[in-house]
Amino acid sequence: MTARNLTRFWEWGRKIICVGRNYADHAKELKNAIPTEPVLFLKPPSAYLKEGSPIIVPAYSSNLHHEVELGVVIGKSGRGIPRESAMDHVAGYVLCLDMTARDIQEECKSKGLPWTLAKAFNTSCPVSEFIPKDKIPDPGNVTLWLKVNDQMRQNGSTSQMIFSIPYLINYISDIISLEEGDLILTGTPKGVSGVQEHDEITAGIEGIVTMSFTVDRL
Ligand SMILES: O=C([O-])CC(=O)C(=O)O
Ligand SMILES: [Mg+2]
Repeated sequence: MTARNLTRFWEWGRKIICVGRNYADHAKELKNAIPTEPVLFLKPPSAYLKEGSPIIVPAYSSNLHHEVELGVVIGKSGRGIPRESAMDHVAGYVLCLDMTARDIQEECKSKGLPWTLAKAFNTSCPVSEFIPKDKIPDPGNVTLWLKVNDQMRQNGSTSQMIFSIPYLINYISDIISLEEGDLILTGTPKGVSGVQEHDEITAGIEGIVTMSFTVDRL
């Protein structure tokens, strides 16, 4: 078998594990309690989107939100990974958008139903190019920003995360084995808001990467 190219991990069909409410200021803006343990949900690999193709608003939603997040790419498989060696399992990073049909999520929350329709639809996980681990020596202290049509909407530091990357890798790998090519979305800082057809979303990790996507409807 030929070795797979980790810089194109999104083609491998591996899982996307998302952490919710990992920034207190975002938990507050959606009137959620500050979590005492990580909130987890999943996206399928069919959610991936690369620059050059548009984000598609699901036909059943009228309030699609952006959430800019740091993504952690797993380079070494493991289960029950100790916090102390967690960073040895990281191959690199991507900037991600956790696109969320907020109206549907609110409906699911009120009915006690899972968030799949709100979070896991096609194009719900736009990602930047792969960023090798050594390009971000301290992933717990980078600035994430996001603009819609040139207006700043989100601007926060990963230093505000409630649960650190090593904590999350340990917590998740006790429940779900991590495999090479898996991606962990680490949660969004405050400032989430709605986007419409024809909007342009630009986002970046300060000094490291930028990406942009347009929004479309079928
Ligand atoms: O607000 C939500 O839907 C939870 C979430 O994904 C986050 O905090 O990043
Ligand atoms: Mg999110």
